[in-house]
Amino acid sequence: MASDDREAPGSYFLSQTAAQKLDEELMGEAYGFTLEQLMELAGLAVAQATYAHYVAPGQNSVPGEKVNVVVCCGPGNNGGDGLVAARHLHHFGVPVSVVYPKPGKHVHYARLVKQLNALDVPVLSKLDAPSNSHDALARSTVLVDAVFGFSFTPSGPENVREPFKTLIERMNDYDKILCVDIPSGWHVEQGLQPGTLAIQKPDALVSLTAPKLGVRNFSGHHYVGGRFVPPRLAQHTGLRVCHYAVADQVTRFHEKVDD
Ligand SMILES: NC(=O)C1=CN([C@@H]2O[C@H](COP(=O)(O)OP(=O)(O)OC[C@H]3O[C@@H](n4cnc5c(N)ncnc54)[C@H](O)[C@@H]3O)[C@@H](O)[C@H]2O)[C@H](O)CC1
Ligand SMILES: [K+]
Repeated sequence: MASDDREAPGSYFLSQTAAQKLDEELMGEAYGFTLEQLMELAGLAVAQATYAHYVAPGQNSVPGEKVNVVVCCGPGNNGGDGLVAARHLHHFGVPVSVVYPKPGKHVHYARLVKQLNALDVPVLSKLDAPSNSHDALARSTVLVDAVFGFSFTPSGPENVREPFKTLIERMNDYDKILCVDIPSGWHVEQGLQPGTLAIQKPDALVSLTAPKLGVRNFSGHHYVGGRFVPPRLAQHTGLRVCHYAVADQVTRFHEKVDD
């Protein structure tokens, strides 16, 4: 095909409105997904990335060190993804607990908590601070940040309302943080705003469906998951979808610059 005939390449990145609209389209008349289905796939991708990044030998794990994962969950669907991820991590054999200070109202969240209770996965209301950064517990603890996703809206000078303000302050005492969809407290389109309360040094990120504009300059380990966008929908919305290996739920994010 002559290059003049090619369709203009789409974007790898989504604005806040585009992310919400894509979600609505997936769950609308034409594509037929349910929220629970998308959340299950999103949470499975998060669990797979957490395992691959921190637990699997040869990655970022320390040989012989037993990792324990704490999933910090917010009140919306980002928190729901975290609850699902915790269940899968338990089934992968990883010691896991959940911090869920203000459970969301939707009945599906209550079901996800019930599923964790049935597996004896602890669901707690607050995160303890590591006693100091050299403490063995802090070193072996991986945090999954599932507090806020693409519907986060900055709240005045404080940026984040309680009880999540205290939770995010605590989370910043830890080094190994994998964020779900976008680091919590970051502006969805403009990224980390100086002087605001937010996850300051995310180690890894799993963008769901596609990265949001706010993580365009993210320099940590960047994965993409949420393998559910039909090519027709991607084409229609001008979204460039990342390539996945045969049976993987996550892939490394690389922005291709060759076209
Ligand atoms: N297609 C996909 O990629 C899917 C992604 N999923 C995940 O869903 C979230 C978006 O979920 P949503 O429920 O719309 O919102 P959030 O989780 O981001 O949070 C909303 C929640 O937070 C409260 N809130 C907002 N701003 C503040 C603030 N400044 N201080 C305190 N509280 C705040 C607000 O009131 C709401 O209660 C997406 O990112 C993905 O992770 C789906 O799981 C599946 C499909
Ligand atoms: K998050």
